[in-house]
Amino acid sequence: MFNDTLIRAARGEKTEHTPVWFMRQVGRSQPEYNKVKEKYSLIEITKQPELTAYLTATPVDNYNVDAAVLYKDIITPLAPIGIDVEIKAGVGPVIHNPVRTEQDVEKLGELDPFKDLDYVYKAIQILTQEKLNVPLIGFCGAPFTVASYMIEGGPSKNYHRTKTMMYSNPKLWFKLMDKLVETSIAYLTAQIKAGASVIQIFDSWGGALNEADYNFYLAPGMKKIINAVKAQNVPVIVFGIGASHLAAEWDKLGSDVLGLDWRMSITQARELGITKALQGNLDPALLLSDWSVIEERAKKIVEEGNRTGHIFNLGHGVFPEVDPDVLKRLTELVHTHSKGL
Ligand SMILES: Cc1c2[nH]c(c1CCC(=O)O)Cc1[nH]c(c(CCC(=O)O)c1C)Cc1[nH]c(c(CCC(=O)O)c1C)Cc1[nH]c(c(CCC(=O)O)c1C)C2
Repeated sequence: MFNDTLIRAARGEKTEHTPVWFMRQVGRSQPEYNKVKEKYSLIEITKQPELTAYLTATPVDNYNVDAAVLYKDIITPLAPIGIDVEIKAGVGPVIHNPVRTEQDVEKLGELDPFKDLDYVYKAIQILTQEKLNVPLIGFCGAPFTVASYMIEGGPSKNYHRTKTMMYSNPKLWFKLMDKLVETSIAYLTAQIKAGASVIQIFDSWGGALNEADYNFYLAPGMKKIINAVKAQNVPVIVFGIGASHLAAEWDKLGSDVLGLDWRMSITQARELGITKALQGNLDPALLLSDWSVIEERAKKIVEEGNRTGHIFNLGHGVFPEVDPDVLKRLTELVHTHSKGL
């Protein structure tokens, strides 16, 4: 039987148990993943639909989580539009032709998702037609987060080149935003057509901006992407790290769910007047503590969420050092404890 608990929670409903998934549930904490990584890089894996589907389904089988998240990266749609990108071990995405001038932006191509990324959609089809009995979460990076890699050329601490383009050449900035909004909509629409039934937009680094700047430079593009997904009757989660100061602004973007990191509690978000579904928000570092500490903190979050419009997750991705048995035990704890509420 199909377990749609996470979709109902995303729509704000009361559910029989609190649904759980973990950001980076496919990744270096898993022996199965590490074995595959000895042979192939992330980009090589994503080009093999059977292998991608196998890795994506593994945490559902091993931990009993309520959703799968497609194994790929936020940079996956960039190569087809002309970005020379690799994922460097221990670093992250590195871009060899950063986008910094008007010419660079104009050179960016158009994404034809089913043609350019057919392997992504094949993996989704294998998963949703054959393998999964839980929703598949499709995703993209938000325009600011993706633009930060494109402009900086890789991971950044202060995003100074990105902010320089934004503040000093808003015309060029909005041209780039239009391009990324259009690419994201095409990309997400194709993921939904292939079978994804929930979408998460990762604005991981959006918290680098203050509320007024986010509102002016980013919110219009985010609203367009969110509206395009919602028009396809699929719930949308917006998530960022260190973005508590933007919670009230992000609440107005129109997503179904707000993903919280560990800095703001569910109770604090409710006190701010946020009524939509919430996702989160155990500090991922806690998973390296004693089980008694994890148990106490997780139960508190489950109680705050009260099995109503709440999706349990970490405040950011699983660290590679985490014991997979802890994720299994935690999923079980959230399920049982929430049933008792
Ligand atoms: C497992 C993995 C991924 N990407 C990278 C890794 C680790 C390295 C590897 O195994 O090759 C490099 C990889 N890719 C990226 C980074 C971050 C680099 C940085 O600090 O800027 C790294 C190490 C960029 C990236 N990539 C992603 C984000 C948004 C979420 C977040 O904030 O973590 C971001 C910012 C999304 C992402 N990336 C991935 C997934 C699917 C797996 C899952 O969640 O279970 C997802 C959802 C897959």
